[in-house]
Amino acid sequence: MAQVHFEKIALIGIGLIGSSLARVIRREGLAGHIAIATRSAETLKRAEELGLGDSYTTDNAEAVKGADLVIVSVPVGSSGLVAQEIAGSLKDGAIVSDVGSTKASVIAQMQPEMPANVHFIPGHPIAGTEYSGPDAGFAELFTGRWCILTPLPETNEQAIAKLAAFWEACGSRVDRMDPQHHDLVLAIVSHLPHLIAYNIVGTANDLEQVTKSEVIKYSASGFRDFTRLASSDPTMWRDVCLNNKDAILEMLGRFSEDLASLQRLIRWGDGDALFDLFTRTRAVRRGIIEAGQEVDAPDFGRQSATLSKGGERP
Ligand SMILES: NC(=O)C1=CN([C@@H]2O[C@H](COP(=O)(O)OP(=O)(O)OC[C@H]3O[C@@H](n4cnc5c(N)ncnc54)[C@H](O)[C@@H]3O)[C@@H](O)[C@H]2O)C=CC1
Ligand SMILES: O=C(O)C(=O)Cc1ccc(O)cc1
Repeated sequence: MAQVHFEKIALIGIGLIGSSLARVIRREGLAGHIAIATRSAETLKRAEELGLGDSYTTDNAEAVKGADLVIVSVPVGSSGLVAQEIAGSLKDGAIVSDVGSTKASVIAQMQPEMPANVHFIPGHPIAGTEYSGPDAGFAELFTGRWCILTPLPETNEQAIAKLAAFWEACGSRVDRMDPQHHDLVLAIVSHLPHLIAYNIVGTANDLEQVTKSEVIKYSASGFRDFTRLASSDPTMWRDVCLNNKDAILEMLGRFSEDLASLQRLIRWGDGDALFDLFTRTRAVRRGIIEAGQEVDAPDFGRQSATLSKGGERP
């Protein structure tokens, strides 16, 4: 792999993603200097206590001065504000990127602010957890995970290759995508699952008033899996919903239609159709495992053994 090194990297936002980047940049020796900027003085103090960088400031413009690579890791609704703040202080030829979960809206907010002498290349590591803040990050977060770059057509190829090499040095596999396509794909594989989780946990929480503590007491692992996703950061997910509105509404529409047909199958006792649907969906997970993508279950071996039995109709 090509040697990747930046004299100075500025990290704007030092939560789960920013602090994971700081840790892996340090571990892999990818920067001569790591400058950290974040909005709140309290978070900045914590980043300093954790020794995540070489310089610390609450002034985003100050942090990017002289930086060869700037990575913005803030909730997507704040991207435009950050771009406005840093625009006048960027170094000639700097690469400016981000990690936001939505891409078209981030481009619409940031691109108009970027001076002509910098390379703006949006990105999105498909790696995360339900935790947030500087304590939540870890250097291995990006290992084996995809990072999707959504460069604009006119962007300098060398700069794109350098950013791709950076993410590879962080342990990621790198793909390129059109921003609109990214937003549609992520709406179904990431945004919708989170919204379904927020919704089911909300419904159970409403029921809780009726059933007292039974929802918690008898919660099986299926429900617990939903509570993990539904405990994700409210600011981040509010911003994702507001910034990928069209694709999310499209996927929610399809989801509601399919849920209505599922309701009908149950109402009419159509066991064959239910069995066929559940067989088809089980094959999706098998496909993920066979493609060598990580699944989160700690009992990975048992899961794949169960799946490999195939679908017998009793
Ligand atoms: N949490 C996850 O699993 C993943 C999140 N992302 C994306 O990464 C970005 C950051 O998410 P997390 O690190 O999880 O959030 P986080 O809540 O852990 O950290 C956000 C950081 O941004 C700072 N911040 C907020 N507004 C700011 C501003 N105007 N100027 C400077 N700093 C500001 C906060 O102080 C905090 O340090 C979001 O855009 C999110 O969509 C991408 C992949 C996974
Ligand atoms: O915690 C999980 O299961 C996630 O799905 C993490 C995640 C959240 C948002 C992203 O844009 C990418 C990854």
